[in-house]
Amino acid sequence: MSTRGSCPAVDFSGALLGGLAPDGGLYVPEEWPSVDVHPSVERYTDVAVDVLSPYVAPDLGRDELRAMVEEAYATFTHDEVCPVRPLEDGLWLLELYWGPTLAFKDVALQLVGRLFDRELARRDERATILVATSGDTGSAAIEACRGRDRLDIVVLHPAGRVSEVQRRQMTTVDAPNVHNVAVDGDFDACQDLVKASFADADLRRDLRLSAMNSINWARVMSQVVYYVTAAAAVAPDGPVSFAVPTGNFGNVLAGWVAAQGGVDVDRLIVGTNRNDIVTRWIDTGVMTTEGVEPTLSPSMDIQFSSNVERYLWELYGRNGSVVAEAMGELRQRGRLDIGTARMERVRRMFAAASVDDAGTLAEIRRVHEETGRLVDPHTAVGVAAARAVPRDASVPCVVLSTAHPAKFPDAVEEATGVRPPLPAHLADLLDRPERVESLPDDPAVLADHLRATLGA
Ligand SMILES: Cc1ncc(COP(=O)(O)O)c(C=O)c1O
Ligand SMILES: N[C@@H](CCOP(=O)(O)O)C(=O)O
Repeated sequence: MSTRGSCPAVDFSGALLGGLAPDGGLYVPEEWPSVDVHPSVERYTDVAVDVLSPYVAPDLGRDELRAMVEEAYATFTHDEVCPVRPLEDGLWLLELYWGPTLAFKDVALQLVGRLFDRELARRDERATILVATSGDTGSAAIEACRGRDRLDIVVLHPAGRVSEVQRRQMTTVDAPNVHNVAVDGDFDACQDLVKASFADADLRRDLRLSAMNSINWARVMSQVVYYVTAAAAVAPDGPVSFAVPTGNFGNVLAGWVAAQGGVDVDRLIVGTNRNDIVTRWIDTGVMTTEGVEPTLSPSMDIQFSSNVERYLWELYGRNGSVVAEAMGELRQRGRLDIGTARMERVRRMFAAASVDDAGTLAEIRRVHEETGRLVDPHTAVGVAAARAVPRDASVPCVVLSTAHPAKFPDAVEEATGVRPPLPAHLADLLDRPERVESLPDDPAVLADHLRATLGA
């Protein structure tokens, strides 16, 4: 069903292919299935099948799901898929960057690409994936779609606001179904262009538009699994907290979904960079949108965190019209006050801290000096947030390490003097030719470009 409640409910495949609900809301499942698994004795892929089966049933049976899950995570270069390692007293790192593009987006998108392929083949249809990226979703989505017969993918990135490695991971992919656009604007402009394209009914129909950002429920769903495996690894009998570097709120929302399913989560700690809308919301109770500034953690340079809407839907008692009104108010007035009682509920689960660039560099340096580990700037924001927020010392805290340090070599080198090398499969990335179009931040120009490029 949609968070805005004014369009018909769909099954899992409908939500997968639809991406964004026709009323502008986000798809959510009717219930949060309980996480009834024994992850401490199971492989990651076994847990994935157990956790995801109730969400995809009856569209997809366990055996078919298992085959896709096994294939998806065979692309990862670590046997444990998402290993969790001790970092320092009470803190653990959940390494989510062993997929093909070195960021946590691969965990969901390697599976989601296969889910699309299977459903499109079953329907004998094609789709166009339209993606907005602040750096990582783009390459992970491209990697999930490249060479697939039934998919075209168009990725919008904010010109000059992603790291060179991130940009090249997208623009050097030479596949006929992959198209990159550098937009003259920030990530929010790209995300708004995606939403405007979905709101254009003719364009949506003609191109059969779909999404691979975390507005697509399948993305969030796939991320629930690693919260389950990490909780089992670190605290099989007791509560655990998670610290999550946050932009679009999709990753931390998956942690909240895991908690709804019965994972014993004490706190979800949100880490933001200088673009700290979510942290200010949790601290003050009022969400106010402002401009976005470029930072050393560019993937989190986001103003409007789309997935907050899924959480507000539950907070507002699943009342779609109230959610629609609240989102309208936030859009039009740039301000949303959810009231004291609801804010108390938010704070029972969520805490937050924000870290500026100097703090991010200091944290990368400190972690390296004290543990010998290199962490990327996004992970550093997560570690810093975990250390800044008052926590129960008896509860372990897992920090989600969302990107490989080699994706952000300049920041890591500035902080530590060590330049992390790219893995072998990307070693010649900086020498490969790039293919990218530049466009203004204008939905009409984008619509013409999409029609011309895709022949629709
Ligand atoms: C490396 C990295 N860390 C953190 C985030 C923020 O995650 P989310 O947008 O799900 O909050 C992103 C982008 O989404 C990212 O690419
Ligand atoms: N941070 C993302 C952009 C938006 O997030 P998503 O989770 O909705 O795809 C990126 O790096 O591209």
